[in-house]
Amino acid sequence: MNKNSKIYIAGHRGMVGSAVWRALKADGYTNLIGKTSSELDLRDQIAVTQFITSEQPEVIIDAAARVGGILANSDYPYQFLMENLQIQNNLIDAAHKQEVKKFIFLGSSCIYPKFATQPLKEEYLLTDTLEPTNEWYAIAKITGVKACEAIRKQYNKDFVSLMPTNLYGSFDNFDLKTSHVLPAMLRKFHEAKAQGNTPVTLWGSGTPMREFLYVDDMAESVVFAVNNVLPEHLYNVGTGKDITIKELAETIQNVVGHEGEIIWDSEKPDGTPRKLMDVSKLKEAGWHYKTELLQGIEQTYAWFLKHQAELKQVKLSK
Ligand SMILES: NC(=O)C1=CN([C@@H]2O[C@H](COP(=O)(O)OP(=O)(O)OC[C@H]3O[C@@H](n4cnc5c(N)ncnc54)[C@H](OP(=O)(O)O)[C@@H]3O)[C@@H](O)[C@H]2O)C=CC1
Ligand SMILES: C[C@H]1O[C@H](OP(=O)(O)OP(=O)(O)OC[C@H]2O[C@@H](n3cnc4c(=O)[nH]c(N)nc43)[C@H](O)[C@@H]2O)[C@@H](O)[C@@H](O)C1=O
Repeated sequence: MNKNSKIYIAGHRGMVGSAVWRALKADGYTNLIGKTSSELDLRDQIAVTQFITSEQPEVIIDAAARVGGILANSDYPYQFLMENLQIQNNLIDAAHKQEVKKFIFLGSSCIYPKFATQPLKEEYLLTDTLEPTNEWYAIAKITGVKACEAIRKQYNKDFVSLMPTNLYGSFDNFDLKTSHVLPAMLRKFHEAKAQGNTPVTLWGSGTPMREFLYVDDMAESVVFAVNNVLPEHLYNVGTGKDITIKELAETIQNVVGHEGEIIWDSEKPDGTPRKLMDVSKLKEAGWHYKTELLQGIEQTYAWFLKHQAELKQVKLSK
């Protein structure tokens, strides 16, 4: 792609979108555009069509979505299904009709069956049933993958889907009801330490396993997909390594310096037992992660400490 190509990043203020913006700038791209959800509601088909028709971007990166952790996904099934379908359908169809050269769709590792063989290969898609806590979101994301695959197959266009594992990093959501586990733990241990090492309550049994990718590495994979025409429609993005939620808790407790008790709330769901990605396909194509988990957690905690005052206003209660 030419470094002057106009690239629209949908969701450019979110954790992933903002990291993609920084990474594209660092790679020399000069013509980036973005709109906040209050400027352009991507659920509005007419507004999206008008925007894409008037801006004529060469590339669209879809990092806009209704996103949340295990509890938000199970409490708001309709919003996680419908808003994601609306956002991605509007963007994909407008991109197709306006002859956008490249479209990058971001899904999630939860598209794969709950009890699929590990590590998860791209071809396991639609081979069994989904994890119930996030099947609504997963079905929307599977539809996005299939829409891009159909456009690719029927019209031979460069529409590609990247499936990130669980992500974390700067500009994450630290709201305790809607966040993912890693930012929730950082905040819980931090606040408990400040209150004199009070106990920290975490969710589920601590036995599920998760894989975590630092968001700036994720953004690098998007830049890689902008710079290269990938031969297939679907690629997993992750580290290929996972840990138990209990191990994650102990690691974060050490980074934060909390010394109190950890209580596991068995009333809260565990979700899928394991979702380790097979990341060999994107590695063979030429992309590999850089940031190890401990380093990424330390960097994210440093970011959290620096931005606490702003977070209080915007992201501690979404
Ligand atoms: N976080 C994670 O662990 C993972 C994320 N992903 C995927 O990565 C992508 C980005 O996620 P992430 O950055 O974490 O999410 P965030 O919640 O941080 O950002 C989502 C962005 O989407 C925008 N958005 C949401 N609804 C609308 C709407 N109706 N109209 C316009 N914009 C909207 C928001 O815009 P605004 O800020 O202007 O309101 C926001 O910037 C998503 O596709 C997600 O599914 C995949 C796997 C894991
Ligand atoms: C990215 C991915 O994210 C979601 O799936 P998830 O991985 O299950 O989500 P999670 O990060 O919220 O939890 C991971 C594990 O951690 C445990 N856990 C402990 N203590 C806390 C806690 O305090 N908060 C949270 N949120 N979880 C906790 C929790 O019980 C679970 O066992 C889906 O949105 C899905 O759609 C998706 O794509």
